[in-house]
Order: sequence, then structure tokens, then C-alpha cells
Amino acid sequence: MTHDGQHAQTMSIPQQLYRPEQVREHEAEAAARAGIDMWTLMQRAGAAAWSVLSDKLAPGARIAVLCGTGNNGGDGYIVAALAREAGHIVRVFALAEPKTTDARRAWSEWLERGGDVEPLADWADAEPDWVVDALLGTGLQQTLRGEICDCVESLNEAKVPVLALDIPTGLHADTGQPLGDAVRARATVTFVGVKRGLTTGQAAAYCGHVHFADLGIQREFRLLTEPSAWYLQPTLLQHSLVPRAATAHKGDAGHVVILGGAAGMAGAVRLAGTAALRAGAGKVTILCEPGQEVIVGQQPELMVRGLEAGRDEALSYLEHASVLIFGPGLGQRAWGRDWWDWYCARLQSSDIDPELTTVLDADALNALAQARPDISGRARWILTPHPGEAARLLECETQDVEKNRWLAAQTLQEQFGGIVVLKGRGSLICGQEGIAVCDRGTPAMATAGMGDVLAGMIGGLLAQRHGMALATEAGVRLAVLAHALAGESAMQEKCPEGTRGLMASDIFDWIPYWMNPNDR
Ligand SMILES: NC(=O)C1=CN([C@@H]2O[C@H](COP(=O)(O)OP(=O)(O)OC[C@H]3O[C@@H](n4cnc5c(N)ncnc54)[C@H](O)[C@@H]3O)[C@@H](O)[C@H]2O)[C@@H](O)CC1
Ligand SMILES: Nc1ncnc2c1ncn2[C@@H]1O[C@H](COP(=O)(O)OP(=O)(O)O)[C@@H](O)[C@H]1O
Ligand SMILES: [K+]
Repeated sequence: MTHDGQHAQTMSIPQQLYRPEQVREHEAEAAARAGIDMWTLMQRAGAAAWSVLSDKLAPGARIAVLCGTGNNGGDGYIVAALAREAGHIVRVFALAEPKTTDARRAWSEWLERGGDVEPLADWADAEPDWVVDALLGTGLQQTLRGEICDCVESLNEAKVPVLALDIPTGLHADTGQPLGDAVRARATVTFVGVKRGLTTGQAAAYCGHVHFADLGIQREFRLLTEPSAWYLQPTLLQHSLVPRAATAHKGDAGHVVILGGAAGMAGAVRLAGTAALRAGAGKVTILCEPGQEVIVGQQPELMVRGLEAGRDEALSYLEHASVLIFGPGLGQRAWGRDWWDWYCARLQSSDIDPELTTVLDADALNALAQARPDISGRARWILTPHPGEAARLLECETQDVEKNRWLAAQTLQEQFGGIVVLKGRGSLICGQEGIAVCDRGTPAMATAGMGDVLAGMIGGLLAQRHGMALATEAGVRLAVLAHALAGESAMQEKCPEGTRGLMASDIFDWIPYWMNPNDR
């Protein structure tokens, strides 16, 4: 067995993400164009996985390699052989004999070199320091059952560190949802193209750190198929958020108008308004329920006006707005509902410019879900639903949204137009340019008001987009990414590795940090 070192290197996740079928369909042709056969590709996959695993092991470590009957199992036999060559104690446990030609070759080479294959159910006898999950890769077809399911369950219970090959067994490589149960891996090394299911849904709970190995065929593969999604990386902020001109004045940085803040919920508009300012908006005006001005006005940079619902005075603010954020703290009482009706009517009559970039958030999304007015596509909407709001808009259950977040985001975009941000771990941004995913952020961000801050950041950044030569969709992607990174930084500052106790307002100080990536 050759150790193909040159192509065994792993790299950071590239921007291009693919559906698993794309990888399956094109990997053989890509390999052929690169002048290698599938056996060589399998050897490279095994070597790449070994290079990740070997960094984690103490000398003489015990390793259990769990192999399925497909090519994923084939990769496993190769890792096993390389680990043994390196002097580790390696035992292989298999579901059954391999079924594919290449996997059989890897299996027989393992046996020829004196390796043994034991029944899968006995894996725990090895008392392993690390387990290699080579049970199922992209060939997973249905919910895990029987022996494989028992094995995954016992593996997760044992809490032993696992390196998953290509994808943790049981995780759907497109949706990032476990089919029944799935392996909770410490790390995953994925091959040829990064499957987009590694970046959203439940993936973060199963994949651990994701490594990527292109196996030396990336160039050929990319020529054969278009990416299905784009992976957002912090470097994007550096490329896109150019410094403001030395001669800038506040008029260049746009005016954000926020409509919301009913009695008892004024905090939401205050959070959104402050976030817009921290994102760099030139000025921010809040239109809230009369009586709430004092709460909003405690942030002195915010301009604030209490307005009874349906007052056309609001039009004079919107005429001078670069961006409208409609919905934070709008509430579901008459005040909020009447503003929604007013908005729909004024949009219909073009008293509100249909070109006005408008972030619809929170209760404006609930109003949209209930009323379903015939104005979608008339406005430059950016919808920012969390999965619950998305379910209301799609008239389904939250779990249906989570089952396939790509599909949910795409369907919302088709139904309502504009740009859709489906929030939650692995936030998706879907618009004319396709779908992008942000898998940054922390569970500490699952707290009240964090969505208001995001709406504010989107509005604040888009208000400046002309000065920055930034397209709207690109601006939304950047705001989502900067929001997630600001959340990570704020939690890191309070308690490295912490996951609770963050407040939405804690991230304000980190917004300028991520909005100025070129200035550091
Ligand atoms: N062909 C090659 O040389 C290469 C293959 N690669 C590996 O090959 C994998 C894909 O290989 P395969 O297409 O053979 O697929 P898998 O190895 O993922 O598994 C397919 C086998 O599992 C069975 N199966 C599917 N769902 C099941 C379930 N729920 N319960 C029990 N059994 C189930 C199928 O009937 C089939 O026998 C990739 O994920 C990757 O790890 C990569 O290493 C690249 C190179
Ligand atoms: N586990 C998580 N990982 C990463 N980001 C998260 C996580 N949970 C929540 N977030 C982010 O925090 C924000 C919460 O928004 P939302 O649910 O609208 O909260 P609220 O309505 O209370 O303001 C979203 O941007 C979401 O993507
Ligand atoms: K696997």
C-alpha cells in the first residue's frame, strides 16, 4: 500500500460547497481527467484521514476502525493499515465483507498484511483511544437501523473521540440532519468537495472540526459542476469592507429608519438602532409607540419619535431613509397590526418607494405570514426569519423547516422575493446570487434580542452600501457573518469556550471590530 503523501494534505474549507450527489456523480470523471483511477483516489482519502488522525495520537495509541460495506469502509481499511505501519495498536471491526471493488481491494490488502477483521458489535473490546468512523459516507440511503444503529448508539454513549471519514455516519450529507441517530465525531475529514450538509442544520453537533482534503482533483472537479452553496469566511470581510474615505461625512453613511417598539418591547428597537450605529450607519431614527420614547432615547445618538399607528407623518421619514427596518418589537396588538396594514396600503399605492430597501423582521414577518398581501416582489425585502417564523411563512412546522433548511430558504425566496436570511446555526442567505451559509456564531447567541441586533446590523451596513460599492446581497452576507463573529468574540471575552450568559447588547463593542477588518 503506498502512502500518497503529496495529496494527503488537508486544507481549510473552501468557499465552494456541493450537494453529495454532485460529488458522487463527478468524482470519477474528475479523477480520470486528473489521470488517476478510483483506487488511487481511495488511497489518497485514507492517507489524508491518517494525516489528520496521526496528529492527535500519542505513541502506541489504540485505534478501532469501524468499517461499512461501501467505499467509505474502503477508506477505513487504508487508514487502519497506515496507522499500524506507524506503530499503533489497530483493530478493525466490520459490518460485513465489502461490496465494492475498491473497498474489497483495501480489505484484502489489510488481511494480506496480517490484519484481522472482527464483528462490529465487539468494537468496545479494543478499548480505543480513538475510533475511526468508516461505516457510511455519502452512500447513506435511509434511517439507520439494526446493527449499524446499535453501534452508533454505543459509540456515542462511550464518549470516545471519533474521527469521521467524509461525514459522520447517519448525518445526511445535504441537509445536515441525522437520519435516526448519527455519530458525534470530534473531527471529520471530508473528501473531494465539501458537502453542504456539514455546514448547517444539526451538523455542528455531529461533525466536530471539519478538515477538507481535495485528493488532488479539485481543479478538475470544479470544472465539472457548479457549487450549490457558498461558505462564508472571515477573510470575506477583509476583501469587502474597505475603509471609509478620509473626507466622509455622515450623509454618505446613510439613514436607517426603524419602525417598531410597542409598549413593553421598546428594547428591541433600541437594540436594533444601536447595532445599526455600531455597524456604521450615518444616522438612525426610531419610530415607536408613543410613551416609549424615553426608553429608546436612553441611547442618546438615536433620534426617536412616538407615532400613533397609521400616521402619514411616517412617510416623511421614509422619504429620507436609505433603509427601513420594520418589525423589531412591533408586537401583535392593534398598534403594530395597524402599522402593518398602513405599510401594505402605502406600498401598494407607491407612497412608499418600492425600491426602498426594507428589512422585515420579527412581528412584521408574523404579520406577513397572516396577511399574505399581494405585494411580494414589489418591495426590496430582506426577510430575516428564525426557523419558527419561517415555518409560519411556509405554513408548516418548525421541524419541517429544519429538516431541509436549504429548501426552506429557497422556497421562502421564491414565494416572497428579495433576500431571505434563515437564522439559526448555519444561517442561510438566499437571493439572486444563490445560497450562502454562515456556520460561525455560538450557542450563547441563542438569547433574546440577538435577532434585533442582526436586523440592525443588516440595515446599518446596507445604509452605507453605495459608498462601499457593495451589492445588497453581498452586504447582507457580510452583516450575517460579522454578527456571528461579534457574538463569538463577545463570548470569548467573557469566558473562553463559554456557551451561556451572553446578552445581545454585549456584542455591540465587537461590531466595530469586525466592521473594520482592514484597519487592524
Ligand atoms: N470510490 C472511491 O475510491 C472513493 C470513495 N470515497 C468514499 O466513498 C464513500 C462513498 O462510498 P459508497 O458510495 O460506496 O457509499 P458508502 O460507503 O457510504 O455506503 C454504501 C453502502 O452502505 C449501505 N447502506 C446505505 N444506507 C444504509 C443504512 N442506512 N444502513 C445500513 N447500510 C446502508 C448501502 O447499501 C451500500 O452497501 C464516500 O463517502 C467516501 O468516504 C472517497 O474516499 C473518494 C474516493
Ligand atoms: N446555536 C447558535 N449558533 C450560532 N448562532 C446562533 C445560535 N443560536 C442563535 N444564533 C443566532 O442568534 C440570532 C438569534 O435571533 P432570533 O432567534 O431572532 O432572536 P430574537 O428574536 O430573540 O432576537 C440569530 O442570528 C441566530 O442565527
Ligand atoms: K463515515
